[in-house]
Amino acid sequence: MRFSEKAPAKINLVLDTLYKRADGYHEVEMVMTTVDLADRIELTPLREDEIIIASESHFVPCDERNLAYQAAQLMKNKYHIREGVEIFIEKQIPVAAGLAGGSSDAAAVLRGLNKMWELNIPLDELAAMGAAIGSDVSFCVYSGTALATGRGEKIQALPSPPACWVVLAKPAIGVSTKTIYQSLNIEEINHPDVSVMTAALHNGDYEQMCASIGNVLEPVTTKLHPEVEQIKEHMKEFGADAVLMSGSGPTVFGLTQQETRAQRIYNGLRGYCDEVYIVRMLGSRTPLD
Ligand SMILES: C[C@](O)(CO)[C@H](O)COP(=O)(O)OP(=O)(O)OC[C@H]1O[C@@H](n2ccc(N)nc2=O)[C@H](O)[C@@H]1O
Ligand SMILES: Nc1ncnc2c1ncn2[C@@H]1O[C@H](COP(=O)(O)OP(=O)(O)OP(=O)(O)O)[C@@H](O)[C@H]1O
Repeated sequence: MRFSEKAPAKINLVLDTLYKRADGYHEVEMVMTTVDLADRIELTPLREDEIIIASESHFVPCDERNLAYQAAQLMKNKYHIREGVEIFIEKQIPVAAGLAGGSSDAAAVLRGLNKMWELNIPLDELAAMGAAIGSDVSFCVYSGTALATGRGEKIQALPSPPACWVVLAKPAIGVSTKTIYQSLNIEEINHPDVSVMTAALHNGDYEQMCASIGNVLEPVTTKLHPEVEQIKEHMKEFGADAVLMSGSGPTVFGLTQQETRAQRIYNGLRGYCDEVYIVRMLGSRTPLD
């Protein structure tokens, strides 16, 4: 029997870094939310004790470098599973885009194998395991909307954001998260106020949410890739209420509550970017199979 699991992308409504830790990671405070642009993961049990990765995408590695492979390996080792699995990844989320595509695939594999191998591992334990694969994986295990602290792996659920449209635009470049964090100068940071964003979500206040978005990695990526700023400017011109780069970039998102305006932003951006999407926020935690 095959198991199918949805792996949605995330955007960072707020991304703040507090300091660089002794282990090289940055202590962060982030508000993250999932959107309905998703990869689909299909798991097929194998009698042989092996992990096979397959994908039609030319941008993802089909070996142990794939985060989905690492998730399966982790489950097998931790729970002494002697069976194998074939993991098919139907890629919809742009790669190296700041949308946590690889992390979400890994999280979907953890959730899917939990069902396929009937392990009954609680979600909190899967999320804790996911942190060993990457800082965004714990959030992706839960999906929904959350405050993420630590290096990103400590997750507290938040209310769904007020209903709105999200236009995503990804310039034709990939960005390495490591490079961006390494180029961040902590002394120069203009910190966003995470508590204003969490209050906006608790109050269901769209204007306050728009006013409190912020990402300290944005100036770093923009300096290396000026097209991020150009896309931001275009999104504003076409009428987005708030515009921000997601994660380490380079994808930019724009918010609006009007469908016609979302369409206008989308049409306008198509002239500058090949990869543009109109999506909705998924809101709170939802079953993803
Ligand atoms: C930029 C974000 O996507 C925002 O959600 C995340 O902070 C990054 O999450 P991720 O891609 O899962 O990142 P990881 O695979 O854990 O780390 C990649 C690299 O980014 C840097 N990194 C990551 C997370 C963090 N809190 N501090 C860091 O300095 C480290 O150099 C690390 O080697
Ligand atoms: N399943 C996967 N999907 C996409 N990329 C993967 C996957 N597994 C490994 N990778 C590798 O991970 C790198 C980052 O890809 P990914 O799409 O996850 O970046 P990202 O969206 O910027 O992540 P984040 O927002 O978590 O920093 C790519 O260089 C890619 O080769």
